[in-house]
Amino acid sequence: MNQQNPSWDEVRAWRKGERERLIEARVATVQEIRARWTRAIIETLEPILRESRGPISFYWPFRGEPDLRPLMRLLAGEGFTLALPVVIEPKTPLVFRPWRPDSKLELGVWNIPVPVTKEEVEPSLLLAPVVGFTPDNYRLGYGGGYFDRTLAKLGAGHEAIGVGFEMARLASIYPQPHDIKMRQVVTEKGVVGAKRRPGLMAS
Ligand SMILES: Nc1nc2c(c(=O)[nH]1)N(C=O)[C@@H](CNc1ccc(C(=O)N[C@@H](CCC(=O)O)C(=O)O)cc1)CN2
Ligand SMILES: Nc1ncnc2c1ncn2[C@@H]1O[C@H](COP(=O)(O)OP(=O)(O)OP(=O)(O)O)[C@@H](O)[C@H]1O
Repeated sequence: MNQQNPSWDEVRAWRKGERERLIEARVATVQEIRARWTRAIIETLEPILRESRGPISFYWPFRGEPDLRPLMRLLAGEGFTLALPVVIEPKTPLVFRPWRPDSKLELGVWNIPVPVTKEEVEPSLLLAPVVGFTPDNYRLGYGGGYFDRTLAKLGAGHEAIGVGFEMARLASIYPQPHDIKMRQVVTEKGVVGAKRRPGLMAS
């Protein structure tokens, strides 16, 4: 591909290959190592999330994503409002349903469990599991465009924190006009990538 000025077709094909490579490598990492990395991620995330005043959306882990459910149970038990993303329809923004440790779940798209309730909440902070991430906080996801559509719809005041392992690091995703940067990325090494201060406009 033309690295200086790649076409969207070239970028799309490159992203597809990178997704497959990165998901394969993550799933191939032994569970004990992923669990150790995940404990480090939770240590970094916990104080950041405690500063959040609005609802926080998490995710139900699949395909070797960091399993943050212990942190979800801890914060929910302390009264934080938590939510999980739900795909209602392809090519539309995600909606968020409240989650508590006793919430009844059903299988949604890709067999990812989602709360059964039709109630919705609007998260102010979104944890976005990454397939890939860059040092300037761009996210490569599963290719549905769901998080970008959701952040575009929610607008200012709603920010995403990327969550993933160091092995998901990429030099660039060849950003496109629809790609929205995350506020920061948390891996087993801590907060990585440029952290922009919430409340300040990106300059
Ligand atoms: N654990 C977890 N839950 C999550 C997400 C996530 O990344 N992780 N999501 C974060 O967004 C949403 C689900 N994301 C999805 C993204 C793509 C497709 C999908 O159908 N993909 C097509 C290929 C798309 C393409 O390449 O054009 C497919 O596999 O057929 C489904 C769900 C909501 N829940
Ligand atoms: N705000 C938006 N409005 C319309 N289309 C969008 C928007 N954001 C993303 N898309 C479309 O979604 C598709 C997938 O984009 P991309 O390759 O960036 O996915 P991704 O970020 O890896 O996926 P996901 O966010 O689901 O994990 C692209 O065709 C893109 O044009």
